[in-house]
Amino acid sequence: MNRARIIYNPTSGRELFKKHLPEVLEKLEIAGYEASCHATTGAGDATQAAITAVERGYDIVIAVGGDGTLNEVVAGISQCENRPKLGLIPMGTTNDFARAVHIPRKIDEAIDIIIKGDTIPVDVGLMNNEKYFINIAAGGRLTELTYEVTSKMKTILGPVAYYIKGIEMIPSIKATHMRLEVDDEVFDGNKMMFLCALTNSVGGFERIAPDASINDGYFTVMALEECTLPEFARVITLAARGEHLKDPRIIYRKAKRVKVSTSGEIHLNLDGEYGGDAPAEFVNLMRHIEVFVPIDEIRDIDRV
Ligand SMILES: Nc1ncnc2c1ncn2[C@@H]1O[C@H](COP(=O)(O)OP(=O)(O)OP(=O)(O)O)[C@@H](O)[C@H]1O
Repeated sequence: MNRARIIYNPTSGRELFKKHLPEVLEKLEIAGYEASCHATTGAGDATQAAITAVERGYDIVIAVGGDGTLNEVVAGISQCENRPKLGLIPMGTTNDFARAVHIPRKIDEAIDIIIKGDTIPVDVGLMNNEKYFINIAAGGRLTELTYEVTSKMKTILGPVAYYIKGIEMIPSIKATHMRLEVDDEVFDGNKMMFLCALTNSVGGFERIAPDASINDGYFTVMALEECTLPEFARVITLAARGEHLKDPRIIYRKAKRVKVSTSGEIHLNLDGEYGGDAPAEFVNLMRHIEVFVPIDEIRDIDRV
C-alpha cells in the first residue's frame, strides 16, 4: 500500500484546512493510500517534517499551506536522494506555484488531482548550495514587500494586505547597486529589482515571465534598471498586461546559473519569504521533483 504524508500549516489560509482534514484523509484511504498528517509548529518545521517523511519511506508528501510552506517542504525533499512525489493543496494568499501548475484552491479538487496520479518533473532552484526555491528568487527594495506583510495581516485581509503594504512602500522604493552574472553575461549598475523565476506566476502576476517553462532547466531572469517613480509605475502597469518586455529598462534572459553581488545590501526573497542577503549564486536543478498536476491543463511543458 502507498503511504502519504500530509504536512500542513494550521495558520495559513484563514485556518480552514483543519476542518477538512478528516475528509481529505478519508479520500486518500479510499484511493488506496495509508495517510497520516503533521501540523507545522513554526518556521522550518515543514522542512524537518519532509525530511522525516523521506526517512520513513513515504511515497508521497502533500504540502498544505501557502508558498512559504510549499518552499519549506520542497527544501526538505530536495536535499534527499530518494525523493517522494509532491502533492499540493494551496491554502495561502497568493499561491504562485499552484497557480502556475493549475492546481485549484478548492481542497477537494486539489486532492482529486493527487488521487488521479499524473505527475510532471519540475525544476528547483538552489541558492548558495544551501537554500531551495520552487518559484522565485528575487532582490531589490520592491521585492521586500512580500515579507513585510505579516501573517496576521494576511489571515485577516487576504490579498488586500499586499496592496495596502505596496501603497505604503511606494515612496521608499529605490534602486540598489547590483552586479548580475547571468550565465556568461554581466549587468553591472543600479536596478530597482531582479528576479530569477522558475514559473510564469510571480506575486499574483501571471504575465511577468510569459515564456517561463517549469521544467526546461532554465531560470527566466528579469531585472529593471533604475528609473523614476512615474516610470516605475508605468512598467508595473505594463507588467499587469504582460507588455513590460518591450520596455528598454527591462533586462530579460534565460539562464541556468545566476550570480548577484552588490556594493550595498540586498535582502533576497525566496518564494516570498526572506532568504538571506547577497552575494548569492542561484543554480537550476533541472527536473528535480515530481509534482502531481492536472496534466490536461498544463501546456508549454516538455512532458517526459
Ligand atoms: N504553527 C505555525 N504558527 C505560525 N507560523 C507557522 C506555523 N507553521 C508554519 N509557520 C510559518 O508560516 C510561514 C508562512 O506560511 P504559508 O506560506 O503556508 O502561509 P501564508 O503566509 O498564509 O501564505 P502565503 O505565503 O501564500 O501568503 C511558513 O513559512 C512557516 O515558517
